[in-house]
Amino acid sequence: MTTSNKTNIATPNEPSNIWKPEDHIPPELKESFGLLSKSTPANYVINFLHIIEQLKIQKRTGWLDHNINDCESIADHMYRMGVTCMLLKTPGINRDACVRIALVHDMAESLVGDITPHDSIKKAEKHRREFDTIKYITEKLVEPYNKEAAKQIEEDWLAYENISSPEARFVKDIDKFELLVQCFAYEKRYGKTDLQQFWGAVKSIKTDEVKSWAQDLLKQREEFFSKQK
Ligand SMILES: Nc1nc2c(ncn2[C@H]2C[C@H](O)[C@@H](COP(=O)(O)O)O2)c(=O)[nH]1
Ligand SMILES: [Mn+2]
Repeated sequence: MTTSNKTNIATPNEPSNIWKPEDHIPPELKESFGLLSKSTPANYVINFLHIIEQLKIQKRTGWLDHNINDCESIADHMYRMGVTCMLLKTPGINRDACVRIALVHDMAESLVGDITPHDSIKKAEKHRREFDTIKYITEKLVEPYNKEAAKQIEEDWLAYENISSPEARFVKDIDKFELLVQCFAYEKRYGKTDLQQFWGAVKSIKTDEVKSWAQDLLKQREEFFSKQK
């Protein structure tokens, strides 16, 4: 288990009511956060970008846990999901909403860290930390600058969390599909043979369009590995 992404995960015996977003602001930002109320409107934008930088810095835990140290960041994952949403051609789906949801769905990981399904943290506690963080970021940094944007980010994040719209369903599927495309890339690039557990994600893909992508990906993977024998 790596340390870099796990600093935000409470030790199993730490009472869950201790974790708060404000306690996980990177130390170098604490001073500028303290001056927010006395600052120019642009300073809210600047500090928001400092928080979002944490998504560019933090690598994805699932790969680090499998000793792939030269791996993608959380931001890399969300960016590729965003552009993948632009390709959707299922009639009636609002692609722009899908792109927005993709770009905010893991935003809370900037302070919470990237928790994998194999980490010991309970689902409810993960949700609490992430929702508290989304509220913290939107209320403290976005709302003072743009109230509408703050509302949109929280709405889009909750839509993904609750899979409460057809667009959120597609983004959930693309979250898994993007992971699998990356997984196959690492299997080929680094000769990884211990990533089989990630492929269980195929069964969580529900929409016909993304399912068809996943079927093709599985076929490519099968052909690749059969040639290896
Ligand atoms: N060890 C595993 N890690 C996994 C698996 N499926 C996803 N993950 C990782 C990928 C990310 O690092 C993290 C959460 O991803 P989100 O995009 O959902 O925030 O979990 C797996 O099967 N094994
Ligand atoms: Mn994700």
